[in-house]
Amino acid sequence: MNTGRSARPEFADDATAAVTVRSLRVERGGALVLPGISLSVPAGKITGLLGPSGSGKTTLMRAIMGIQLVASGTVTVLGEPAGDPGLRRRIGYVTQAPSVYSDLTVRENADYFARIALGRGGAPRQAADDVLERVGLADRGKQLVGTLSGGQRSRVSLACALLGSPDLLVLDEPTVGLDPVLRASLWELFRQLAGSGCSLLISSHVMDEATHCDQLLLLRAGELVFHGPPNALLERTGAASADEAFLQIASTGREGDE
Ligand SMILES: Nc1ncnc2c1ncn2[C@@H]1O[C@H](COP(=O)(O)OP(=O)(O)OP(=O)(O)O)[C@@H](O)[C@H]1O
Repeated sequence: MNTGRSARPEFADDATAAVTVRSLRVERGGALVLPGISLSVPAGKITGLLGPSGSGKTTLMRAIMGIQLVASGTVTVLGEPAGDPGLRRRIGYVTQAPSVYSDLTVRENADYFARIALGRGGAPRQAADDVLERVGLADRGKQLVGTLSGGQRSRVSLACALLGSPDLLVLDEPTVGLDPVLRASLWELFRQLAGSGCSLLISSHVMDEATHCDQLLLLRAGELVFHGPPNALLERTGAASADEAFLQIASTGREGDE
């Protein structure tokens, strides 16, 4: 059983991991948010980051992106220290608040970010077409982002993060506000991306989404209380559903009696 509480839990081999976090300690607003967490995100797989509100998911993602002040510990991303300038074009990050321009159209946003992501070397217009198609917004190109629904706006952010075919995608609750059909099509997209070698770290509140992931990381109050594949979560808790397993772990911090 890996509760994340042992001094050195067994994780994917560091050499093959997309992200390795060791003894990461983060304080925010004078409170200890991550008290010394260690984990890894395997390459070419979908890793779900789950946990109650306030458990530290976004803080962990920010540390991986190199934009979070950390008290101690190490974060290694694609073989480089988090925040290394060389990582900028290799990682796509979608925050909870969509980070696109509301006074530009969908297409103008995609074109703008394509020029940044591809520089002079690529075909930005083609790339913009491709990513809008992939997120199901090809027919919304002319609409101002400010007039889109919340779910559509977050898909524009996702489209922009896909530009340049990043090796790692860090997505903070990308399916919030989407109907079940759209959610299913996004998970299909995530699976295709993983199939082409991209590593994905995806946070969610919605436990039934856990079953789409290859690997789960469950946080509770900044501690890793479970890591492993979804079926191991059910087996180890004896729960009938991912929801029930999560409630059990979230409330006790244990994976069930063994
Ligand atoms: N800017 C900040 N200043 C002080 N404390 C913060 C700040 N941002 C977050 N926190 C605190 O850090 C803790 C972890 O927050 P974080 O956003 O990482 O959680 P989360 O798991 O992503 O939550 P949610 O699912 O609600 O987005 C919370 O207790 C939160 O109140």
